[in-house]
Amino acid sequence: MTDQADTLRSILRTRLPDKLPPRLGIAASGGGDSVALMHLLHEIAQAVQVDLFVATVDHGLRRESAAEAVRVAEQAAGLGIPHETLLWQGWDGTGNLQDQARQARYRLLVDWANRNDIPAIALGHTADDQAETVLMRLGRAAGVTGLSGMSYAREHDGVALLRPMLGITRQTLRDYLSAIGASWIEDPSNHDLKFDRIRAREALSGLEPLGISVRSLSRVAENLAQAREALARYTQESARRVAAVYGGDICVDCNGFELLPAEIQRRLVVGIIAWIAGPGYPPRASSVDQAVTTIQDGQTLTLAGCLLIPQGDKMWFCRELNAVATEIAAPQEIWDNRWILSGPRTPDAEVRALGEAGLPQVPDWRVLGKPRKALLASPAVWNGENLLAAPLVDYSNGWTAKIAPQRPEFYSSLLSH
Ligand SMILES: Nc1ncnc2c1ncn2[C@@H]1O[C@H](COP(=O)(O)OP(=O)(O)OP(=O)(O)O)[C@@H](O)[C@H]1O
Repeated sequence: MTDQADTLRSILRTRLPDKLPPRLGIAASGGGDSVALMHLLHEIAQAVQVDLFVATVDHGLRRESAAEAVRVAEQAAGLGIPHETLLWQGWDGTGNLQDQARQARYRLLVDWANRNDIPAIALGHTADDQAETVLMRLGRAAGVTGLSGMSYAREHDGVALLRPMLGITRQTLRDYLSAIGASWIEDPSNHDLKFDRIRAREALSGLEPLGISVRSLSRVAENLAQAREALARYTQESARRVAAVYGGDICVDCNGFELLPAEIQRRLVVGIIAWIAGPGYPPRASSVDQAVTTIQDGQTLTLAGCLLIPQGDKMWFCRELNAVATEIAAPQEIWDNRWILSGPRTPDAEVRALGEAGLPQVPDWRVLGKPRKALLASPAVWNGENLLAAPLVDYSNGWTAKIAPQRPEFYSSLLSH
């Protein structure tokens, strides 16, 4: 058994960042995967002096959920790890419950981490979860990114979400728990065939004779994750050649863009839009194809809160005014998810879009050489109806506009797609 525990610990260790943060969170539902994660990380953390913290989200959707959270708290206490239960009370009875519960779970966990100065949270996803994800995505005709499955690490609002057990099967973890005499909760929804994931799990057992198994599908995900990395680098190198950053806008050289392979064109479009419009759902494949055609034909397009505006043989990607028209922030606060405006202390100053009312008050906007519409969504400082400054259109009056430090620089952001 010790051998098995040693092997599991060393797999986890290689899949965690080399330098672990001094405070590490664990998201534990009480199921076999996350309980195993808690035990394994406990053993790892002792050796490297990392403080662990456990959180359980109680969605309040099943009668037993509160008692389950208590059980996780007891298990954590047994290991000397502080535990917190995070309550979800947000469902308004509309929309897809599973999807909302999942989004709320991540939101609650990330907020908990930020509140407690925890820079990373470990999650208990396993090789089985990965294989099921790949199988479900095959059904949606996914491309390289979709079929590369879940990643070992990704960032969510400044918190790293780590999945160090993606290469370990659910059964191996249960064997480990049985061997150390630890118990876990069986979630009844794990047998509910109304969920895609459970149907994928059932289907997988039938595919075994074809060699399509948890192991082979999770290998597929690893292979494609490497391909995805390579494509991301190719996209970044191409962007350095054909896309330039002007303030918060990106200007693409259409002739250079035309020469790129279609996959790289699409990735570049997705990366530019994500950088301008901020985190959120990426645009649909059909909208991305439409944007590629728009660049090739030199047309105008509104897409995912961004505007594509042609100018000679260039295409501007800018924020769309409608997406920010009602957004207001105080100086020093983040506006439109990315801008921070600072300047002389001015009572009642607020940050809003420059808009149609502001642009005519900027004397030299034409000198900037940008299309007029590209300037309307620029951040500006207002005092009531008086425009005080619009630093991105060269009307600074002592004010500056800087991208918030937590937002990546454009070219680096392309590596995370
Ligand atoms: N109620 C919960 N409280 C805390 N952590 C949870 C909870 N539910 C799930 N998790 C975390 O997420 C991991 C994966 O569980 P599960 O596959 O059910 O989550 P998911 O969020 O639906 O996954 P996905 O990201 O694939 O949708 C668990 O091992 C655990 O780390």
